[in-house]
Amino acid sequence: MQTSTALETKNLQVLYGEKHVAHDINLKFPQNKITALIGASGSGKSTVLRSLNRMNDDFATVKGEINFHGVNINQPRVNVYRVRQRIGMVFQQPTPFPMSIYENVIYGLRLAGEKDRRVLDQRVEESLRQAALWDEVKDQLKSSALALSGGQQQRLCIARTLAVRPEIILMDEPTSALDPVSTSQIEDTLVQLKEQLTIIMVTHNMQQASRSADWTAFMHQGHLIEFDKTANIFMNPREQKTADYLSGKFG
Ligand SMILES: Nc1ncnc2c1ncn2[C@@H]1O[C@H](COP(=O)(O)OP(=O)(O)OP(=O)(O)O)[C@@H](O)[C@H]1O
Repeated sequence: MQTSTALETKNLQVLYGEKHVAHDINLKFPQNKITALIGASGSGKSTVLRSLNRMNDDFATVKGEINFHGVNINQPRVNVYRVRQRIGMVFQQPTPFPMSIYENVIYGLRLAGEKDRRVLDQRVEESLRQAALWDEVKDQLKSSALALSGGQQQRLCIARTLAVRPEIILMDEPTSALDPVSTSQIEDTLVQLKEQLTIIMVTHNMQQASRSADWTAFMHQGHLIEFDKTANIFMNPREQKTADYLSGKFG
């Protein structure tokens, strides 16, 4: 069965000043799937990820196309705020705001001008349920988000991203700061979430990529070396560099 594409890069290139850190990246991220970006430190994974919702605009020159619903969103006239509503981002460190759990979740909705209390209440519950946090916090929604554990804070950040109902979530090593139990909870959450949206995730954790990702892209020194179904990348890579990386020869 043909999978549809949620987002496509064509000849994506990223430069920090003169330094060329991503070269001709051509990727089609399948819809309702989890795609992992893997590769050694400095290979350009986060750079490519951040470019996908224009988070690199202030730091880098991004060339090439990023096609989303038939529109190249890598153009100056595109509304970056709208792009980031539809393509959300979750960072490596949990970044709750110093406010209540409730206010954290609806932060983006408030920015968008939503005032209807019923809509806000409903969206808080929906997003916290999707992020598998509702049962743990439903009786303390007015408490400070900073009092939550690291794993809960990261699920809260996922809920905050979900609250504006994005179609794609970008995740930059979302569990690297967490313990194994929290990591496993978040991986379970991601597998549930892909029923509704598309997930693109940078990870250094090869077990995580092989457990959670449907597709995997391997990057090396700013180049995309191989992109395939995760099982093929791990069990039967086409490229020697991929095999060398996965067997620990470098990285
Ligand atoms: N804001 C920036 N300004 C200048 N150079 C940068 C910036 N961000 C990243 N770089 C450089 O770009 C290259 C790619 O970095 P990037 O963070 O994308 O790699 P990565 O594969 O995600 O690495 P890691 O796994 O360590 O996070 C590195 O050489 C890095 O030093």
